[in-house]
Amino acid sequence: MAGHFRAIKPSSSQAFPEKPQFSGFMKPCRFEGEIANLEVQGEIPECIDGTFYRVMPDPQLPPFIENDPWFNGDGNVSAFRIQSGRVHFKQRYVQTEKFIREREAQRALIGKYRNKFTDAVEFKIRSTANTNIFYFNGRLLACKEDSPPYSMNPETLETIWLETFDGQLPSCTFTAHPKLDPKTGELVCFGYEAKGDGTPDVCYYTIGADGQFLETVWLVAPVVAMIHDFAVTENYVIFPIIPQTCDLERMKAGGEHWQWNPEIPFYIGILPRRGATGADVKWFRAPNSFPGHTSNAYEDSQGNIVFDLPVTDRNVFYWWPDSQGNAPDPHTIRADLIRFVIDPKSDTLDLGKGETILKQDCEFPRIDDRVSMSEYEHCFFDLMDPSLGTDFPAIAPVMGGGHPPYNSIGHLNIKTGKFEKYFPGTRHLVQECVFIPRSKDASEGDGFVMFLVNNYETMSSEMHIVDTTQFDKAVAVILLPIRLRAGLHGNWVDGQDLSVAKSLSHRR
Ligand SMILES: C=Cc1ccc(O)c(OC)c1
Ligand SMILES: [Fe+2]
Repeated sequence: MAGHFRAIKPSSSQAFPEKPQFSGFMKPCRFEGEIANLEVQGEIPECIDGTFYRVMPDPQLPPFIENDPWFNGDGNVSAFRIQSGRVHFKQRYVQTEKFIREREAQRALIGKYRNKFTDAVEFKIRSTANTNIFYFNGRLLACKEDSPPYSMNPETLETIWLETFDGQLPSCTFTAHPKLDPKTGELVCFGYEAKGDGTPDVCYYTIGADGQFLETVWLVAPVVAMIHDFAVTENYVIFPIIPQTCDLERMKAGGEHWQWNPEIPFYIGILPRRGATGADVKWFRAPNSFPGHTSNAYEDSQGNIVFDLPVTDRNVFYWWPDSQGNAPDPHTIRADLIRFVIDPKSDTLDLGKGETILKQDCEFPRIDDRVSMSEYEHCFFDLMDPSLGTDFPAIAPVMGGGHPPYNSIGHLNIKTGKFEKYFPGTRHLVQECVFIPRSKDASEGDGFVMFLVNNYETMSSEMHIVDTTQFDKAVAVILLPIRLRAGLHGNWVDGQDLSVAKSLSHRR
């Protein structure tokens, strides 16, 4: 039934729009291929053996809609294979239905971000697969929260198919932030708008290490709004709802999927992790604010849930304004690292604002994944600290825009409060980091952080590796001969796990 599609004539312009999100360092990269033996300054420690995967929205063709946001580009996956002090690079687009059909048509066919009513053709799956690339059970999952993931071959980056987990996937959506339980090997997942656009249904599901689905619980959210990331403890799952609400009628009229809603609280849903029904969810409330990405969550000795994340007092997604058309000036958007302590048995649902554990503008918190869902000490994140000396006048004309700028990596010891920063240089900004343990049995946080750096002097990308026990300088700077625009998320996969995957795929 194609009748409800608005007749928008796809433009055949071959130029990207003159907008910040398509200009300067944000000009689409669109490179696919391999570069062996990237240039390395310094030394990559021999103990680092594995692959860093990350994904960036990278439109293959100019959009036909006005002011298309960064979040709507095609997922282009980068892999950095590191072994014996050497690094080899590979990059491939995820072969989504959208990508394949637009490549064939040689023009954009998809319309506005998450609004199918603005498309030029009818898609079965609208995923751009551009938000996270997550390794599970021998495959990479290229995730977009509006669809199931696409799976990819970790070695070749070939797209396998739209992943339904042998038909077990109960939901039409799959979060971009699944959580791996380091103790059980389970993948803990959910989807929101899980029965389609505009539905308040949330589906919580877990996948055993062998790929068999274990738990499936359907629940209903108090508002139809974005649940971008979530958190998991030993016994609970936590759903933080961003006050960006969806309205199907607005979408049908060609409007935005999301609208910032300053009238509703920041809801935090708590559901028992095992054996729950949808009626067991409790919706706690904090004042209207914008929850960022999860640092970690765990249960303390009193049975309270401790949940840490950056929180902003205003609309981080300023390109989706409120019903009055109001949005904050992006320069005024900053987050503090906040801790909520929640008694899951309490019937007092008001949580207050939480406790500020770090008053620094931070986002993209990452931890030593071996302590995910447990009490932890080390948190690494992107930081914007203007006092570090970034040369903003030099960067501004070539930076492009549409993404938040961070100029350093922070390392907070949550227990002692010790806080340190790595600053890559005055004409550089950083992307999200990953943590790599020094060895399988190294203590928590002992190892390296690795992250892409945008160098606005050379207009190319670098990967910096910093030893967490000597945070002031990089042990290695890996130079790319190309520019990778701002990405979202990535993950480190240990070389041993990859070789297991390889032997599995040979048996298939
Ligand atoms: C950072 C959050 C975020 C949320 C929703 C998205 O579709 C997305 O696409 C890249 C990113
Ligand atoms: Fe995210």
